Amino acid sequence: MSKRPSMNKKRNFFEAFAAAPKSKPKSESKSAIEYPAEKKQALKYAPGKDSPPSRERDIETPPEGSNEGVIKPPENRDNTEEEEEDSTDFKLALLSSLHPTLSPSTLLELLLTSHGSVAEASTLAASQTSSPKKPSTSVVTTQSSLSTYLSPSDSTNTLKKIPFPLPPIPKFKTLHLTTPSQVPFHAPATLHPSFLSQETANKLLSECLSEVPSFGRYEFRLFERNVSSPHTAAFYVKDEEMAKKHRGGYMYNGSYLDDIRTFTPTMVDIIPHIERQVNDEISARIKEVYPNSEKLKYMLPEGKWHVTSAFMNCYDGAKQSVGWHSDQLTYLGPRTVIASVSLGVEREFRLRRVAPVVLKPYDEPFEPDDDNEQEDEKEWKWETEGQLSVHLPHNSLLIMHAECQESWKHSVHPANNIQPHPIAGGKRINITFRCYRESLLPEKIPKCKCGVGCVLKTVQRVKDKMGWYFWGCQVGNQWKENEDDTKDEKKEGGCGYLQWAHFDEDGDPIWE
Ligand SMILES: O=C(O)CCC(=O)C(=O)O
Ligand SMILES: [Fe+2]
Repeated sequence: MSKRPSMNKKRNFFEAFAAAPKSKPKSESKSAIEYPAEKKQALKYAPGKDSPPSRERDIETPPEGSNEGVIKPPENRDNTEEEEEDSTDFKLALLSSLHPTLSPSTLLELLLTSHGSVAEASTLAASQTSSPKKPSTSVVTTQSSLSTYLSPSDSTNTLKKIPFPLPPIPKFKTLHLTTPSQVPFHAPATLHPSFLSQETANKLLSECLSEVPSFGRYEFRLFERNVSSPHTAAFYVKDEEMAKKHRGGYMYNGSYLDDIRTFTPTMVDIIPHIERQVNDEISARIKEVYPNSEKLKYMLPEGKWHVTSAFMNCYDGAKQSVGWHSDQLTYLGPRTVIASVSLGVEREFRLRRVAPVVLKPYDEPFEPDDDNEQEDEKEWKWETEGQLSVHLPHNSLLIMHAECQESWKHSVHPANNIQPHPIAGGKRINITFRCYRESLLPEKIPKCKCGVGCVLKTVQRVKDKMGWYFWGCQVGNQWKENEDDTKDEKKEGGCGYLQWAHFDEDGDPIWE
């Protein structure tokens, strides 16, 4: 077992960590996926105004230049970029002449999977066509389960094996994943369209829409400052008893939520279905994706994921959005899985990786008496990556898997225009179903010197402590706007409390 870090140098470490300068993208590297670059997007993104912090999130600005060189699916390409378009078309034509039995969409997916390398795509195509036993590579458009992405009986099928870790996304690019089957090959997520019957989905949507008028714009009193998010939301739990526990107990970004509601009837009805689907996906992922077919350290034991609570979000119109964030782990614990149901207007969900997936944190113990402490605390420069875009249609379930919150951030992108939905008009409803841990009830969580419950976070910037979990002060979690209003920054201050967080194999806390 690895040696536990001692706390007697925590301030030093925390100061070094907090002071670590933000790494900025320097120059655009050549993309491995040679898709046509779209003209710079006109969307004005002003996170200082439009994406303030909200209740369970750390929100930040999109990376500089992140809208440049957007990778679009062929039908959305900007035809002013003909040359590059030709290069993709040329590659597809070449592949098509080499593999005439494969459809253009299959070849496109092969090219994507191979990061634009014709040679690699061709090898994959050959491996698909040479053996009569091998399944078709055609894109599965109505994917419902991870196991159907994979072909366990055919271990030579390299195309269908979801890579772990996932391949890098070229810097400054937005890779549009146009079919659900592409999602797990690039994102720590799976997408399940037509997840409920049409009738149930519409009923749920109508029920949610009737809740929306009483929703609050998410606003938090965070010590001396109020912040709000450009969409509305409410928090739901199973029953009134649980709602009572939540009021004045659970804290999000420095404030208590008082609007705690109980699940609507259709939410209650669909919970068993969600739990089954999520647990099945987790099992398939353990078997087919994670190293040695073992659950990742700290994940709940197989079959144990269950719904305790949910946030319901409403995005009314194209401009309502939520900025880059990862969901706060405080009550969910490490390696949490979140089930996100989308209803009404289709909107764009974006993901971007901000840190590596650390399989074994604490393996290199922090030596408190080590004179070379400074050496230990080298800042880690994550090679800035591009982002992924996934369109979330009405009646779809997106599962954010266990490695998502610690290593990735997500956002709901503002749109230029939207396709109105027959029931919801311009609104999109999203419900994120969550599994809070009994072992992380508010009364069990350490309090910082400010007297309020801590937040659970991971180290993402310090090389030798990458992936370590810590309890920190809520004030360090607060954000302030910059003078020019273009960028949010973490506010320094608070009591600077830091305590390393330790968990057993199943992610329940071990208190010192
Ligand atoms: O609306 C969505 O799809 C995402 C919502 C979200 O990220 C959240 O509730 O934390
Ligand atoms: Fe989120």
